[in-house]
Amino acid sequence: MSLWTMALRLPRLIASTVRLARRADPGALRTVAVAEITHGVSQAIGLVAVNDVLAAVLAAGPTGGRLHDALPSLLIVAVTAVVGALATSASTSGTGRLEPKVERVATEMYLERVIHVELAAIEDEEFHRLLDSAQYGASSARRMIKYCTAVVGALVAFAAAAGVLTVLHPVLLPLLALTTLPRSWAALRNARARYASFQRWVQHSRAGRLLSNLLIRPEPAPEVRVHGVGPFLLRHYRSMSESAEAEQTRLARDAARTRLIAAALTGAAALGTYAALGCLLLTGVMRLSVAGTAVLATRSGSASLATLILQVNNLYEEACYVQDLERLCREAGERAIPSGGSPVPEDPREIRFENVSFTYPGSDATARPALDDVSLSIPGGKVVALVGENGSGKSTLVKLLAGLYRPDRGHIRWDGQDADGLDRAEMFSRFAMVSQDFQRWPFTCRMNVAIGRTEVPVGEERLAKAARYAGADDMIAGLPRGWDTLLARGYQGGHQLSGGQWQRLGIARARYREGRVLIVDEPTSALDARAELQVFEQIRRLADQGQTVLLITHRLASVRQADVIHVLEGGRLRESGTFEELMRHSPAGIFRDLYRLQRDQFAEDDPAVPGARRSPDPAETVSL
Ligand SMILES: Nc1ncnc2c1ncn2[C@@H]1O[C@H](COP(=O)(O)OP(=O)(O)OP(=O)(O)O)[C@@H](O)[C@H]1O
Repeated sequence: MSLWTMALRLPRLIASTVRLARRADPGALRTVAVAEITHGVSQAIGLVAVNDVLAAVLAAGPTGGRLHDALPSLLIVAVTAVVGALATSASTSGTGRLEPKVERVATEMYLERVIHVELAAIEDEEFHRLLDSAQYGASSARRMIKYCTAVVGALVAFAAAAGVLTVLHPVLLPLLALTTLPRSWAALRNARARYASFQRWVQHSRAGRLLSNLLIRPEPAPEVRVHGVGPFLLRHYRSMSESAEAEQTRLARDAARTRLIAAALTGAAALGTYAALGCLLLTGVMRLSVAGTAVLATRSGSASLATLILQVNNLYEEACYVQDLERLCREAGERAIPSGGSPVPEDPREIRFENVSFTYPGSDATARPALDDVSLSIPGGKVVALVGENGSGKSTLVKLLAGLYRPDRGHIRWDGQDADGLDRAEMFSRFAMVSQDFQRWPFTCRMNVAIGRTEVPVGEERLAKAARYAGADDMIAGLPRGWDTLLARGYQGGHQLSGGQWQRLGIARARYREGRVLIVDEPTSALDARAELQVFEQIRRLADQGQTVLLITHRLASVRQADVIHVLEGGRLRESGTFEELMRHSPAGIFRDLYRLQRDQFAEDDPAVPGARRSPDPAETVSL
């Protein structure tokens, strides 16, 4: 960006900072504005008074009389200095109040929008890069307040010096501008280089932080120690840091070269200015007292202009990140989950997938779709099981069902109504979900369950019911502070649960939510045999009470009770039916093969087990 373009953009930059500041604390903003203007005006009056002092002191006559004449102006110089100091102090205090508030407002501004974007946006690499840059933008907004204040102050001070100089002699102002041009060019060039480098290295920095975090976080700590991963990660961290350092060194070298050129040019321009002043003096165009004031005004003006350029440059650099923040807010708005739509059936009789295909955004063009032309029915109030090998598309299907993604082709219909036209927020509220990688919130036990439905006040009765349902009641009673135990290791009073205990809490949370459709993705992978049995019984009971349950599991014996089983393979629906139907009649026999594989692992007729005896599966004997 050229100096000119930057000057043109300056008002817009200041305006956007002022808008943020007004939202954060209008009172503090007023204090800063008044203080900065007062400071500038007092400086201008001070300069004019200095001129009068010099004129009086350098006039003809006895020294006592000249000093006496200079006294009123000297008094004005003193008063303006005191007023200037008071104004600076008021401005510092106001800025200190404003800065943290502006950062908070800016942070909230993007967080508010980000929580409403589609899941696909959160997983999009480009959007993430913008998110990284925008996070930096919130602290930039905070710094912009300081720079903006400095810019306004320097502007007023420069205007004062420029006004005085113009009055003294019109040639002095362009000369003043000439001396500051090289420094402005250097500052701009360096800022541009720094921003471009930040953009190129933003993901690299994030990856570096990720590595260092892996070394200190409790979750990977056991593997880091037992597998000796620490030195390996550290080596990579060092090599990443070294390449980042090389970039910093390159930037510093480049900046030093630019500054050196600028310093040489500034020196030449200053020489020219003083030569011009000398000429004016020698030719008698300017009196000595005026030349003295001109030197002072030139110094003050050049200092203000240098500050102005430096701060505008800082402002511009920070504004680049704030612009990213604004861009993120715009994009988040465009990629937001649409609000409104038709009402979602309270208790759907059927949710149907009709020829649904879906490929994850950003996937390889040649990659097969995660779901390919899937048509199936999820009858209300029934237990529907989804089975299939790893990567067959089960989790993808439930994410589409819950409205987290939209199909690329085909339709999902709720009692005949296309899900695309339904109110998404309402749709989410119909679901309760325990996903494979459900969140282990670093909050208290109570919050970990109650977070399932934050829009209602926490109900003790409801909590107890959910805990009983998930078989988590005894476990919670045994915690050091019961429901109030903090489940965040590494914090005072923090407690760590086992994998199975966490899973029970996850199930309790889904139960607490009381959604009409319960999605349970591998709900028992970490549970002991007794707890697993209990959970499946509870799931069955829920359906008996009219709730729809969608169950994903690899434990095929546990889907015997399901009303319908859908079998997926490679993103396609391969067979559907009850357990008996799939075991007896299905020509594809995928479920049957998977089931046998699992059953054989238990080897009921294992000769090593005394008294072991193979008991034929009644469903299987028919098909065999
Ligand atoms: N967020 C994602 N982005 C891109 N591809 C994904 C994403 N999630 C899953 N996939 C891909 O989609 C396909 C189906 O994955 P999905 O998680 O639905 O399988 P699954 O049947 O649930 O597997 P598992 O039994 O291992 O949980 C896989 O090829 C997987 O690599």
